[in-house]
Amino acid sequence: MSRGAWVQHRTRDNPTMNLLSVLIVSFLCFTIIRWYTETKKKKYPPGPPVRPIIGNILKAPSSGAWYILTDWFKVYGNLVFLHGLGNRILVVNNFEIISELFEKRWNNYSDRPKFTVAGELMGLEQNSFSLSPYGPRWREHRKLVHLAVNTRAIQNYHGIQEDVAAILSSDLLRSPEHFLEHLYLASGRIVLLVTYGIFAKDIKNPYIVDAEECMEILGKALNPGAYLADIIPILKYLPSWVPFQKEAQEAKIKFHKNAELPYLHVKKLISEGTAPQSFLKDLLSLDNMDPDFDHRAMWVTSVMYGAGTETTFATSATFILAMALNPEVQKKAQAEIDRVIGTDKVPTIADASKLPYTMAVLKETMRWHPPVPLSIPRRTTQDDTFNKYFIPKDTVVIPNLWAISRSVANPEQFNPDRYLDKNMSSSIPDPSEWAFGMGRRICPGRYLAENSLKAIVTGILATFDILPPENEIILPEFTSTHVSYPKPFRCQIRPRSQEKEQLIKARVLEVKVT
Ligand code: HEM
Repeated sequence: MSRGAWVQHRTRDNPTMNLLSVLIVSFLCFTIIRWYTETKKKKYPPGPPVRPIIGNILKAPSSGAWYILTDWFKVYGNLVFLHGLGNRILVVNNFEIISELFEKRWNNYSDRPKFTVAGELMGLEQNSFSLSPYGPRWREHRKLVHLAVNTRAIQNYHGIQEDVAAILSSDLLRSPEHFLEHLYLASGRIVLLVTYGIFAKDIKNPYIVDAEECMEILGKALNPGAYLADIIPILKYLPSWVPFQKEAQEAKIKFHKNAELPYLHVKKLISEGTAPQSFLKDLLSLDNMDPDFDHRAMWVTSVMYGAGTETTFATSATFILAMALNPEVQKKAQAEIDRVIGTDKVPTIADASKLPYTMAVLKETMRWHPPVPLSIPRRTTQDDTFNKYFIPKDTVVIPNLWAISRSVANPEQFNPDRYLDKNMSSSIPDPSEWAFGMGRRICPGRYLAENSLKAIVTGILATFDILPPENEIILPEFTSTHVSYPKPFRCQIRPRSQEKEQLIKARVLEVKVT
């Protein structure tokens, strides 16, 4: 057979290839026409140099993006625009502009982007309301979450949070070298108890292991340039044996299992009449006639668990790192706790309001290394103009929280006094106003998270000294994942005195959660 006849024969026999070629050619034509008409007419915000058709979109970094985006901020300013191949990304590097867009212009900036891989192929757009479009389904899910974590409801969890913090202290006493595991377990325990009423005995608890795997997958998938299919959506039609398709299918199954297993467990306990108090139990006892309600309750609970564990862990691990590196700050906070609360007690969550310096340490922890440096992106639903720049419909908007965190004097310095010194504090936006996002999609779990962190931080400072390892310098390094936390490091965590050791042992005996 001649070469030409062979090619003809192969193409005739392969309808997938035929369809794919037509799709690719149509996509390219569409992109060229759109690129030409758009770039000639409009004044976009500045950004890295563009090339025909691909623009500058392929420069979108795939991990640790906040460092690169913040370098661009120094070159291009508060708004940085990437576009090409039918995509547009706007990076916003300034607190006031993010508030203007997300809060005042919320009706155009509350949607989420279409993540082809995480949203469509992994099924999260349908099920996980944190990625779902702004609309009735999102509203239904968000209403349910609000029931569990509004400012009044979270007061019911103080006992759980203080007890878990007490167990954490006892774990740190027993094996301080495993402090990162203990912190992860404590963060998971709080959310697992609140959402499902389940007490995780150790880090190998299957729900904790499953959720950790899911967060790892999601962490990768949410980075702006992680999958080419997010930039060229037509690639989603590639056959199922292509590596990213296989990854997405496996992830979809994992996410479903992660939502279903604890849900089925709680349902079983409810039917046996032995289910402890939990958010899911409350939801399932609501008299709801909607046939979809159980499915919604299952996913809402799972999303809360996923969103709450890693972020709380990231903040508490950053806190330990900051304390090991800043002994004077640590001593000052310990002195405040001893003076205000006394040396024979562990502070409660209610005590936190009496501890301004210690709370400034917590704020500075969230600023020094924000746990979610690029938040979760949004998408414009209409064309907009800001400062004479054109922001088209369907632009992915990334609020660069990392850039906000660096917008203070000496950003690498860990200095809680920024929030207390009157000359400095007015110029620094409090991290509780931006580290949890802004506007309609602001983190619904922020009050719960803040209380967990208050219990963990004050509990540790009251009873332990955190020191760098002997004869070793700690070089602070962080993961490049969507939720970013310190890479494993060593430090010494020792009870401040024998009395403190006794205090930890006595407090853990009073724990009610099991
Ligand atoms: C230190 C801890 C936490 C941090 C730093 C954090 C940060 C964030 C950020 C930056 C967003 C994106 C908001 C936006 O689009 O503007 C978010 C969304 C979200 N967070 Fe948190 N979060 C934390 C803890 C929690 C907890 C404990 C829960 C639940 C119990 C939770 C549940 C959620 C959910 C469900 C969303 C999606 C909201 C939506 O799309 O409507 N988070 N969080």
